[in-house]
Amino acid sequence: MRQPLIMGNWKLNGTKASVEALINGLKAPAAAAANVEVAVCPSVIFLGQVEQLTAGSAIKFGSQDADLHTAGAFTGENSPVMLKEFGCKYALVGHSERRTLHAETDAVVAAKYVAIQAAGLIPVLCIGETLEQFEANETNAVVEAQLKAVIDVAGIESFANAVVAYEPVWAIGTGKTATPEIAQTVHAHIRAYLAGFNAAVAAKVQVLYGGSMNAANAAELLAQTDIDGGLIGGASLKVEDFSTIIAAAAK
Ligand SMILES: O=C(CO)COP(=O)(O)O
Repeated sequence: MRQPLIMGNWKLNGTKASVEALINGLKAPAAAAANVEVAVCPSVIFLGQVEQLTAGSAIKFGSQDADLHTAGAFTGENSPVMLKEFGCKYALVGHSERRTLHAETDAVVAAKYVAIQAAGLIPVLCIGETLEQFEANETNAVVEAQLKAVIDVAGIESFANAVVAYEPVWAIGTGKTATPEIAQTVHAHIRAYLAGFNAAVAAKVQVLYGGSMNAANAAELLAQTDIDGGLIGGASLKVEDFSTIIAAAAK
């Protein structure tokens, strides 16, 4: 049985005041959903604050990215070792906004994934196709290639200590959610592809859905057999919406 994981990706949003209000507002809903793991991914600048605010609560947290180096002359980067020191449990890697806006290749994503695990963090490997690829029926090939790039470098066994997030690029921030049927089909394909390498690892790995998940559509998406949780952008910034999604995962 895979534990539901509801993770907020705050992206480039927040103030000290909004972070405090959000974390404090999520404490009770996270505690009430005992079978669900709740996590948030703030900008790194808020990590110290989030570490303090979440102390003693059920809320876990992670970063939105990590550098593939642990230390050195890499101006502007954040080392996975530093993220671990600040209490991160997770680090997103390969988010489509990183792949597109920061030209992160599959090779860079794989190297970051390895560095994240080496630092003792759990990578949340984000994969997904663009609208063009979706319309050309290339979804399966795209997610397979994105997974294979990591499997080749890190090995299939590494997925025993990783999370996969399927985020169709055309659904991110667009209000266009994949239907539960489309999402379930892709999630099942991801699991079957991983099972081709190692069935036991594939059965255990949590595969999250991301892309315009919200308070209204979460229950139906989360009810699908191979959808083990959500990676939520916009709707994770409001206590009420995110709490509704957490409660939906608890059912
Ligand atoms: O990119 C996402 C989460 O990582 C999804 O963002 P939205 O929920 O805002 O579509």
